[in-house]
Amino acid sequence: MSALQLQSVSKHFGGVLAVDQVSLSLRQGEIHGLIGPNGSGKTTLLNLLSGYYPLSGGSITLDGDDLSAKTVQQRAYAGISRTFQKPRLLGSMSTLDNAMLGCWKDSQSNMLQIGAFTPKARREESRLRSRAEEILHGIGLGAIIDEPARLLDHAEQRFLEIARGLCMQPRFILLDEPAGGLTETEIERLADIVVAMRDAGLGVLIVEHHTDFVFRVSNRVTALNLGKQIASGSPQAVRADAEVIRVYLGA
Ligand SMILES: Nc1ncnc2c1ncn2[C@@H]1O[C@H](COP(=O)(O)OP(=O)(O)OP(=O)(O)O)[C@@H](O)[C@H]1O
Repeated sequence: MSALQLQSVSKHFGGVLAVDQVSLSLRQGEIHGLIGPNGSGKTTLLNLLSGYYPLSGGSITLDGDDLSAKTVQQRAYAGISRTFQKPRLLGSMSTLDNAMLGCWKDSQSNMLQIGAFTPKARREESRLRSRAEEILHGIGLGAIIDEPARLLDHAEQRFLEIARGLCMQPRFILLDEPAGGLTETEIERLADIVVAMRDAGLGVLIVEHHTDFVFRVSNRVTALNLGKQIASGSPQAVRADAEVIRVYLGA
């Protein structure tokens, strides 16, 4: 199984050291939870992994290949997909069309072929449409595939973000606060989705404040504070860690 490896990764923004020499690995077939107080560097780490920010120090490798200088697109081709804290959907487009945007890297047709609706472009569109429909049905959005995304409720928008990420057929998916704003019932549904992704062989990184959810679904948990890794290990061990309780869980 493949593993994404962060080795002594750091990031500073001017004088702010947002991530300070963090090392962790994300393996396929595993859920890794990333927790910590506000401003502890969780989203920055996710942005470093997905290529949105360049590293200030350290390295990111995938099965030994150095990804550190690779672009967002190159990392997507390497199998890394992500979602955002605030769903980034195109409101006037349907649920299905939004999901299909995630299939971009498997689209071979050029603009001319798509515009002229050539047989090749039609075949390809039908193949990617079927993939997106299957994923939307699997994630529980099958009944609303024709709805404009702006009419979806908050939870549906969050699940659509995940569906779009899955349409890329990634090996790793990075979820930025997927439980944000969800009800307990919706979090149960989210738990089923992330466990199903893990069981299908994906490596899932979850940045999240909803610690009950993280401890319940994760195989491993890493806790950050002020950019530094303060604990890493099984959910039970991290939940019982004195420093994690002091800076984050104890309040
Ligand atoms: N683009 C940026 N420019 C300058 N400083 C930034 C930038 N992004 C993050 N920071 C700073 O880096 C630190 C870590 O922020 P980050 O958003 O990664 O934390 P977080 O753990 O995800 O927080 P939250 O749980 O509130 O989302 C903070 O001090 C933040 O102000």
